[in-house]
Amino acid sequence: MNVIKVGVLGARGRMGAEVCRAVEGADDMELVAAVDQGDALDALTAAQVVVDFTHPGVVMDNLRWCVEHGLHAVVGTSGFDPERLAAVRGWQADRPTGSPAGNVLIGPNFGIGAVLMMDFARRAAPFFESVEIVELHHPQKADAPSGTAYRTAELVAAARADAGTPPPPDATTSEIAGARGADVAGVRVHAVRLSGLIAHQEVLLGGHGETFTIRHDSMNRESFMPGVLLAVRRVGDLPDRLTVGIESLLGL
Ligand SMILES: NC(=O)C1=CN([C@@H]2O[C@H](COP(=O)(O)OP(=O)(O)OC[C@H]3O[C@@H](n4cnc5c(N)ncnc54)[C@H](OP(=O)(O)O)[C@@H]3O)[C@@H](O)[C@H]2O)C=CC1
Ligand SMILES: O=C(O)C1=N[C@H](C(=O)O)C[C@H](O)C1
Repeated sequence: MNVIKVGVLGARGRMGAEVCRAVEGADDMELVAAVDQGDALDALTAAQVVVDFTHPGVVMDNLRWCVEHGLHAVVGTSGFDPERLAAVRGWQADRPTGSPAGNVLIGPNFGIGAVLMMDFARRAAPFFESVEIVELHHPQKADAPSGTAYRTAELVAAARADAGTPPPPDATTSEIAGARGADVAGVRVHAVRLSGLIAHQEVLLGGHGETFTIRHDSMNRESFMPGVLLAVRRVGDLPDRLTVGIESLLGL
């Protein structure tokens, strides 16, 4: 059996620690480096695949280092917008000819149910006049809206644009700032931070006297591990140097 050598960035964090446990429990993987804030990145050169669950403020430096060292990277850290994706593509394109080139897989959410929720939302979005997203997370979360909500809004907006669906009706002319949430690609996204929660999202669709709600709940951080391990196994064989989302790995 081929054993994949894995390095974890953010190894002492909530997700990183869970990934270390999952990798150590997988017969076809070996944890060769567990790196956190203040540790040298050099230990990661022993890895074939680096998994990053750190912070939106540091992930770009980490990822650039991985690309420049020709390592495959599976990234769970949130905060990826089109500009950041373009920067990653630029670093990959700048690799000298003949140097090892790593693939990058950025997963806005590694929960299998969450990926299905995003896919169902994308498919449903053109059929309803209105769509809004509510994401709900633990209060330790650093960023808002969540990467999952941001990606869902992008997918929903693209599906509606392709189908020629008009923007959702909204007669608001007076509001307290933030009351209607953030505008992500023309989709309203509302972020709740509440003790007791882990990671949850509702996509609310409405029109023609009916509503349709798609909801996903992560009850613990183990819920993300099947998707993370799948990504580690497959990142080296992906057809594109940069992939966003694990949908294609699930055959969606
Ligand atoms: N895609 C997905 O399915 C999921 C994504 N996430 C995302 O993963 C990220 C991490 O979440 P979570 O684990 O809850 O956060 P935590 O704050 O618990 O963990 C982050 C860890 O990274 C460390 N860290 C910070 N800077 C660096 C650095 N430069 N190099 C190495 N390690 C560093 C932190 O150290 P210190 O505390 O000292 O700063 C901390 O130990 C977030 O962006 C979150 O949104 C979370 C869950 C699922
Ligand atoms: O910070 C979290 O916890 C999570 N972050 C990711 C996001 O921003 O979407 C994934 C999941 O929602 C948990």
